[in-house]
Amino acid sequence: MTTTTKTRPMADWSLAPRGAVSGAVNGFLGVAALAAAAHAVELAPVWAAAGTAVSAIGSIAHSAEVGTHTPTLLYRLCCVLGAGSWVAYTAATTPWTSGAFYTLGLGALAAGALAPWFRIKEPAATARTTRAAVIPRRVAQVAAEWEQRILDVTRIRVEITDVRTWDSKAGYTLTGLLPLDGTTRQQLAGACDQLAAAARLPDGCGVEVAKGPHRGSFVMHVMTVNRLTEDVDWHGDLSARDIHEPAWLGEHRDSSPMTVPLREESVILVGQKGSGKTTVLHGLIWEAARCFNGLTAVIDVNGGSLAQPWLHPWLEGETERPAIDWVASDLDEALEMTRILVEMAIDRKTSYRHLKVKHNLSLLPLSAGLPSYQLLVDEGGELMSTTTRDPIKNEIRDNIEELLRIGRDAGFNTIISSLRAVQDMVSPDVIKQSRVKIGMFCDDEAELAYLFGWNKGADPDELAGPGTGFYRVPGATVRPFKAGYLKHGDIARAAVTIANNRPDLDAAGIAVGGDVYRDRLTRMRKAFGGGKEVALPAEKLRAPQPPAEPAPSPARTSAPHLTVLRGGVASWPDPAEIAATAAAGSLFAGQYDLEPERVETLRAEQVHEVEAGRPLPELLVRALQVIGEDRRIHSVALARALRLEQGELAALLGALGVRTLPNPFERGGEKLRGYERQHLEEAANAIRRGELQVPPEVADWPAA
Ligand SMILES: Nc1ncnc2c1ncn2[C@@H]1O[C@H](COP(=O)(O)OP(=O)(O)OP(=O)(O)O)[C@@H](O)[C@H]1O
Repeated sequence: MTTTTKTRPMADWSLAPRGAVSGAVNGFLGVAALAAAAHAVELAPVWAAAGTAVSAIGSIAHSAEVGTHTPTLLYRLCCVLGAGSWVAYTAATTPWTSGAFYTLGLGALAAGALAPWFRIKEPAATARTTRAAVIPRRVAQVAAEWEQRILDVTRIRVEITDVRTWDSKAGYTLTGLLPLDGTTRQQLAGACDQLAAAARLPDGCGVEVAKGPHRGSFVMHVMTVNRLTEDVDWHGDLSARDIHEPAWLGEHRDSSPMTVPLREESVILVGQKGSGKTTVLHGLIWEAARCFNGLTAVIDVNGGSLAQPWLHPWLEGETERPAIDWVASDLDEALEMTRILVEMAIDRKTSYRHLKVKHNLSLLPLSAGLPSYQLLVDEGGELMSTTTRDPIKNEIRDNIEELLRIGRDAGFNTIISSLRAVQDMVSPDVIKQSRVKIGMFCDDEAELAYLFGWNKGADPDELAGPGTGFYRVPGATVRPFKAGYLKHGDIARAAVTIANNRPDLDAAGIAVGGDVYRDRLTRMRKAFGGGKEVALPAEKLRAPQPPAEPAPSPARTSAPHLTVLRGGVASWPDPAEIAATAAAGSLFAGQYDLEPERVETLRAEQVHEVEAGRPLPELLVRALQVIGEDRRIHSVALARALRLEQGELAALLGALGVRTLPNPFERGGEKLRGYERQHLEEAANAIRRGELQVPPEVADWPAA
């Protein structure tokens, strides 16, 4: 039980004034006492005048220190000079006349009556008292000005507790407390433009509101010099980095680094021609490709110019493989690439599930042996358009959108760039799913609003030409930045280093990719031309070594799971045959060009699998036979092939946890809902391992 103790307020016997009346009375009595004392000691009037002058100077000094506004200062000077003159006059004559006391009384009355008018800035003064311990005096003025400005513009009464000038001298950062009436930081953030105007900041300068130490606080960056007009050099660092660390792309206005996360996030990058979009894309390739646990692929169906400088050393025979793992410069290649990347991402969920369990992680642990895969789609507006009728483009878009939906855990992310941020070119779904948003220099506020939302602080007036833009990462506000100026000469050097050091795709991914993945370099060489033919040497398929001091990569020694076998359960060899072949180790060695120790691990897992294998129900075997090499099948087609009603099929497969995909897809010119082969294979694997019991109705099928 809690008890509440009432405490009586203590009586305050101090003579400090508590209001206008007590201030006037105190003043009257104090000045009268002073005059009486001066008269008693026969003080020369000149001393009284000197004391008045000193008091006036002290009053000016005090006002300057606490930032008193001019009218208040004048009021105080009048009071001091009035009282001082009266004391000097009575020292020369006598205070003991009724006229002298009437004069003093009238003066005190006038001062008391006017006092409330000159106490308008009292809240700011209170705040100053509070923060006096933490703010140096020289910045108290700035804090008081901003408290008043925020009050005038937003009617929000904040308290500024800290002011820090940036090292670059291009502005300062205020830290403050919101009032206790439920006001939120967003309310303040919505008024950035108005605050910048009220502060008379130069063109291109602005105010940004960010998170403070807790939800009742805020941080406000105030830029007074436009740093966005200055070039920011690209960092040029080619040391291997970890995909889990944020990627550096440039600087904020206060010269702090602008970084974006890539491990779990997809990126949407929008910029008109000449805005600096390509420079940012090169920066993203640099940062993703130099990871010891990262690979990149590029789709650029407008001539492949984005990837060209990265492929150049390989095309010229300077390196044995390209810095970018896979480049699609036409629609056919893009279709194959996206189809296979989706399959790889799905496969990782089962092939490496044991790693998450083993390391007790919710995300797949990426490493040099199991790298992330960043798919960059340049000027994807054409491919991602929701209005195109081209079936190939539609399928590519479907695949990219599926990768966006399912790829995060497996480390398959997308970076989609578009010339415009309009619904026809990039669907709202893509905007929503891509949680890192970058909008390069653009004078159309509506396009920035489509990307970031209205009133989120993306004002085109704040940008300063090519290379500048706004960005937002999850959980943060929109901020302007200047991209590091990455030049083609830098790329030539990076392409060699990255090509030599980057990892290769994991064995399970290579197996899923099959011939299409294996032969991609030959097709890329044909598409981009130049240089002499260089075959990918077998040793390049070995798991690469991590850098000298890599971040912990627990998955490095783990081998892929058996589900890397292509063609579906129904087309796998007989388990007994696999076991016999595996004894010689030739199956995997021949099929995947793996290192000997990896073959050993695979063989061990495979034998374990065979021993634990349980028979599959006929329903699954036949369903997998019907779906064959295709990735998906319409429910109506599968039901017809199995001589079932669609409802019966849904009930039987549902009992195994296999359900239709949420969205319809195209097959044979029709867009209908249906099943994913991978889901059927997952159910088959679970049954074989004894993790899934076959319900009687499925085991009994077909009844006849
Ligand atoms: N970060 C930067 N800093 C300074 N200038 C830049 C920066 N990025 C780009 N620029 C300038 O803008 C020009 C266009 O850049 P970039 O090629 O990246 O833009 P883009 O939007 O891709 O245009 P395009 O599609 O025409 O190539 C560059 O030639 C350069 O002069």
